[in-house]
This record gives sequence, C-alpha cells and structure tokens, in this order.
Amino acid sequence: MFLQEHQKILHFRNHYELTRKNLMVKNLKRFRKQTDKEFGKLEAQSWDFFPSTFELPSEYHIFVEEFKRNPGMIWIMKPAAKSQGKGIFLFRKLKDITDWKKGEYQPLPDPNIPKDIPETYVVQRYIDDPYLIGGRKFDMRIYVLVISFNPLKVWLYRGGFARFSNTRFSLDSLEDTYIHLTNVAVQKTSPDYDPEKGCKWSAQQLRKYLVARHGIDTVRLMFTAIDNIIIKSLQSVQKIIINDKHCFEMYGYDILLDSSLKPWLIEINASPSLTASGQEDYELKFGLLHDVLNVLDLENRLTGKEKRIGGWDLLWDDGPVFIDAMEQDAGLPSILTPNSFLGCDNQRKSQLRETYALAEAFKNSS
Ligand SMILES: Nc1ncnc2c1ncn2[C@@H]1O[C@H](COP(=O)(O)OP(=O)(O)OP(=O)(O)O)[C@@H](O)[C@H]1O
Repeated sequence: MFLQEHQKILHFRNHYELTRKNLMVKNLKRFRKQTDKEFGKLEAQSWDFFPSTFELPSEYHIFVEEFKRNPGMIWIMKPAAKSQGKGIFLFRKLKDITDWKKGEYQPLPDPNIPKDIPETYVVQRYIDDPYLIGGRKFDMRIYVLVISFNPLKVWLYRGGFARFSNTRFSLDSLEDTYIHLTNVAVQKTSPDYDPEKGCKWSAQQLRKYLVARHGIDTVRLMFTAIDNIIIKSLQSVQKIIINDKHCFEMYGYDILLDSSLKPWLIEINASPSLTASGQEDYELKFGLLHDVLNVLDLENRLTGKEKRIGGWDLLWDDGPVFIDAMEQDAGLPSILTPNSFLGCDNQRKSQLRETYALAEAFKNSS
C-alpha cells in the first residue's frame, strides 16, 4: 500500500512481540541473558524489573522446579493474549492448577481457540507486598509514544494515572479479584464502584503524595527506575520490530510499586483503553490524543528539535534526553515532617494540605 508522507498508521507490524505477555517476557529474558554475557551480572541486574515468569504449558517443568524452590510463594496465572483481567487467577498450591492442566479450566470459552489446544498462559510471581495507599493496592498506567524503533525515539506522557482497587488489600482471600486486580475493567463491576469518585489518581496527585511521604530524592529515583523499564523493554525488541516511518505506537505500560517503592513491569498494552470513566478521565484522554497528533506533526509545523510537546516529554532520542525534572516537583518540600508547614507561604501550605486531605479522604472512604 502506498502511503503519502503525512499518513501514519497506529501499530508496527509485529507489535505483539512486546504486547503479548509471553512474548514480552521471552524478549526481556533473552536481552537480560545477553547483557549478563557481555557486561556481567551487575549490569544484568538492571533488567530485574519483571517478576519471575514462565510460559505455560511449554515451560511447565521449569516452572515446577522454581515453584518448589519457593515454598509458600503466591503465583498469578494470566492468559497470554487476553486483557481486562479475563481468565486471571491466583494460587499457592500446585494442585490449584490441576483443572487448568487437564484443560478443564475454561473461565470464558474462547471460540477462536480449538478445544484440544491448551490456551497459552503465563504464570508469574505475584507481588504480594504492593505499596498501599489508604490500605489499597494500585497500579500505574503510563503512556509511551514510540515514533521510531530505528533509531529509537520515545516520548513519555506526564499525565498518566494510578488505578486503585476498591477494596482494602489482604492476602486472606486470593480468589477476590476486586482486591488483587486493579484494572478498571474489573473494578468497575464492583458493587460500590463510583465512576466520578472513581478509583483513580492522576500521576501528579500520586507524585505529590509520594514526595510528601518519602521525599523528592526517593521519588525521583523511583521515576528514573520507571524510565529505565520503558527504555530497556523497548530496546529488547528494537531489532525485532519491523520499523516503518509511517508507523507509530502508543503503549499503555502497567507498573506496580512494591512496599519498597520498587517499580515492577506488569504488562504493556498496544491499545490502551481510551474510554472515559468520568469528566476528569475524559479530559485526560482527550488531551492525550490531542497531544499525540501534535507529536506526529501531520502538518509539518515542528522543527524536529522539540523536547516537550503538550503533555509529552521526549525521553529517548537514540540516547537519553535530559529535561528539567525539577519542574514537576516545584513547590514541594524535600520531605514532609510535622514542621514542614512552618515557614511555608500560603500557596505551599495549601498544596501540602491538599495532598494530605486527598490521602485522608481516600483512607476514610473505605
Ligand atoms: N505479578 C503480579 N503481581 C501483582 N499483581 C499483579 C501481577 N500481575 C497482574 N497483577 C494485577 O492484575 C491486574 C491485571 O493484570 P494484567 O494487566 O497483566 O492483565 P490484563 O487482563 O491484560 O489487564 P489489562 O486490562 O490491563 O490489559 C493488574 O492491573 C494488577 O493489579
């Protein structure tokens, strides 16, 4: 098909290399192994941002060995090619997956999969100590725009959000999806879900809260670790993706923080949901798409040297790009202590109060 210079297509041809759960992990593991060989163990450790994962049924035996090495560990089973929490379940004992093994576990029969072929799953270590706010688990949805894989050019959106579970976290009932799965598709079916109050915080709200609790330096380190996840995951498929100057990709990264604020990559979505759950969410998604069009620059208005376009910051342009991260934290103290309000001007005081009011309101609403 002939495309004119200004015509663009969403998706590179084999984007599933990064967006199917089993293939993403296969590519990440291959790259980590290669890094270990070429640069040593220490460098390879910077790839330890995805929980231990195996493809089933093909890696069942390696999984069983790992399972036995880690008694008591909780595992999560996920169909490789489904989304919205469909078919996901948690388990502690091998016998809990015997139904699945016998091919009798059919949460939602898939007409595209013949009955005699077992559906591909991934089994993954469950992060059982998530960072909690108001007693609830959340994950972060981060938007990433790739306009070229070769050379790699990546934009990161400042306006992502955190998606909270509606129910307080506990390890007592592993079968309760409202506790363990934070995707909106699951949470919105919860009986007490309120779309306007929602289960969402903007990335800015989350950042303010974390800065107030842990200080700017810790939070910056955490966000740098997230940048590392984004770049390394893209590099792991850089040579595999069929690059095309007409193609672009807007990924939705799902990142989970554990109790030590370490970010873990859960999955990368090729077509992140653009459905709005309320007015604020509508504005976010609308702004996001508007800014995507500006980065794509279909009318050739930009110089190509821009580092910030709307809510998008250039993160990688065949190498790291440095833009002033300080701006994000302007007006926040390095750490919040009982004395932090003293000596603040009124604007700053109300900013801090707002952060805490948010956290308290959230705690009390459960
Ligand atoms: N290893 C894990 N440890 C802890 N929680 C996890 C893990 N994997 C998934 N989850 C939880 O389950 C939810 C759904 O997982 P995941 O995003 O992999 O599935 P999905 O069905 O593809 O969802 P989506 O609709 O986001 O595409 C996550 O949002 C997260 O809350």
